[in-house]
Amino acid sequence: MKKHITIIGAPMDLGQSRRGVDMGPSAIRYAGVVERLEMLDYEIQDKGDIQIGRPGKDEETSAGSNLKYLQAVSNASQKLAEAVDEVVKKGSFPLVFGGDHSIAIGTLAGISKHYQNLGVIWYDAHGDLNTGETSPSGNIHGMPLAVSLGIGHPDLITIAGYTEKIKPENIVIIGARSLDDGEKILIREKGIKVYTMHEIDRLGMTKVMEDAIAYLKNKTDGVHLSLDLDGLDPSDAPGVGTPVLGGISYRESHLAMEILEESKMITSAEFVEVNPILDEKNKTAEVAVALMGSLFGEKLL
Ligand SMILES: NC(=[NH2+])NCCC[C@H](N)C(=O)O
Ligand SMILES: [Mn+2]
Ligand SMILES: [Mn+2]
Repeated sequence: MKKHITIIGAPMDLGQSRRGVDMGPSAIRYAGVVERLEMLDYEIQDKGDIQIGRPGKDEETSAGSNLKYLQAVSNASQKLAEAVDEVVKKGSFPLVFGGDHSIAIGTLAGISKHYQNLGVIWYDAHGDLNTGETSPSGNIHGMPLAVSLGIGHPDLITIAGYTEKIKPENIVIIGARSLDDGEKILIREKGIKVYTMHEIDRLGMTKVMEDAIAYLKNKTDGVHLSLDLDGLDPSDAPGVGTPVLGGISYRESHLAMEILEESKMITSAEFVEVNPILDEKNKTAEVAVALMGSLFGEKLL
């Protein structure tokens, strides 16, 4: 029987300050994702985009909070959680396209209720572990991992009706090279496993991925891959809103995806932060699609 993938687009750009990342799902589709994955003997259903809307500037702030577009992000997260929940229920693999990384709040809320111990691989230059108190920007895309731990604004941590989506010991961050002070404190306090660029340089991607897989293997019953394209170096993935120099290369990222494919551990995935306005001829969307190819078993020979 052919394995089944369901695509959901989340055209969200309210979790950060640079418009255009809401066009990410279109750019990824334009880069040929459906055709590419169909070649790999997958049956693909593209459910289209969830409706997010375009709130006015006056909705950017809300009383008693420095979080930008809190209500709009919270509403969209709820919608995405419901859409993803449906996909998991019918036994298909949820593949979500962002949109900025705030969409992970909804993705994880929809997926995690189906698992006792969902593991998460957070492939990112950033920790996305901020709260309203620690955030330098008020941008919610810097918060989804904290929110998924149950730490953050009540309107975000209660999406889908439960608070603790993931446990700190089931998280692995890969590619970190920009962490705010509050995020560092949280990482230490919760004992979150982080492979920074230092470890990737020092150990090599093969060892990092093997260690990450071994770390998650026996304690999780599913693993979600949340891949922020800014985890890659800006020279390979220029179309992102918060680029950080010194990132993971295109080749290392392919290797990482291939090792994950071999592990047969990944049960859901999202590719986020593709911003076509900042991109060079859709390069970053094409990189995202190429990485999905490897994640789902594409081989040269
Ligand atoms: N998903 C992302 N690209 N996050 C970037 C976050 C940047 C910074 N740490 C902040 O909180 O604003
Ligand atoms: Mn991120
Ligand atoms: Mn990032």
